[in-house]
Amino acid sequence: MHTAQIMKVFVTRRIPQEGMKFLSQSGVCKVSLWDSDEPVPKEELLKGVAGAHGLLCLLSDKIDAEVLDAAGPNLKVISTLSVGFDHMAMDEIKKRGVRVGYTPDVLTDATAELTVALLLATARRLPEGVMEVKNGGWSTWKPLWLCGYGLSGSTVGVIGLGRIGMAIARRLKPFGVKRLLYSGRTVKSYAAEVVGEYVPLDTLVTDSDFVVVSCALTPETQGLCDKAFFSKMKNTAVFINTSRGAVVNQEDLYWALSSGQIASAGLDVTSPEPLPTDHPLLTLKNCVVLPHIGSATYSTRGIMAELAANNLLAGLQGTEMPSELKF
Ligand SMILES: O=C(O)[C@H](O)CO
Repeated sequence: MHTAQIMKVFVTRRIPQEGMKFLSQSGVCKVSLWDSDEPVPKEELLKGVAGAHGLLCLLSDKIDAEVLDAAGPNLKVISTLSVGFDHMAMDEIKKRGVRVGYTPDVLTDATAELTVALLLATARRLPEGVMEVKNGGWSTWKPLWLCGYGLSGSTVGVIGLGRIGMAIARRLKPFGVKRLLYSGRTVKSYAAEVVGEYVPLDTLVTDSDFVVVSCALTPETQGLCDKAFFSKMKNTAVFINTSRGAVVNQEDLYWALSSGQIASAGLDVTSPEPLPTDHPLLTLKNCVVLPHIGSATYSTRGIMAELAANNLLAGLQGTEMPSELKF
């Protein structure tokens, strides 16, 4: 009688139970887990992945040729617990014929919500206000104290009107946004829902009161927001990035914020992550930095884990994945 081969899977971090449950009950794989909330060290990753048929990884794991070579020819599938895939060497993966699963859609709402929260917190200076209450800086109600910028009547520019960009635009419109500009590779027919105007990037940067970065990190977008970019923004404009830190030249952002070239910035992503605690951006009152928590709701992370597990299992069994990355 033919007995099905139990395949080997390496999971690079503790993930929500919703995902682990699917893997352990599947009967198709034996899971070895880096049982920690901290990233797996490179040498442990190389050991863990050796001979594996499947790899479930996170956006903080760099999946390069060395890791793929360590895995060897058994490797059928990589499933990442993220919508972003800039941490993986896609050309090397393609060469080896390995399938890739990812987690789009399920984190769109959570990430859009966080982006709106960060935008409002930055524009209305909420962290500064909280700090002043705690440190005794709140002496009385003052007409000119802690004033910021509102969305009503404003122009918002979204760089990258994809799934998340559109969800952000949909949420911002009801705040009374007057013009919604977007830029990217192509015109999006669905932008009509938010009366989105497709404009060249330069126009978006020059005309917007709020510039929101929501594009993928690619060779074209790496370092896109640099000195020339910030120099075109209004002095009263607010800059928000919830995509990937490397889209921004952080030295140039520091210059823009500290010189008054732009009003403020809210970042949920930085380069590197974590941002060192002595980083110059963290000395600025007009820069709000969050620790990459766009998708961090309990339910979203649970659903992401479930989807990542099911992508992995489908890849192991050679069946259709719920969310396969086509590249
Ligand atoms: O790529 C992703 O999935 C986000 O950055 C985190 O959820």
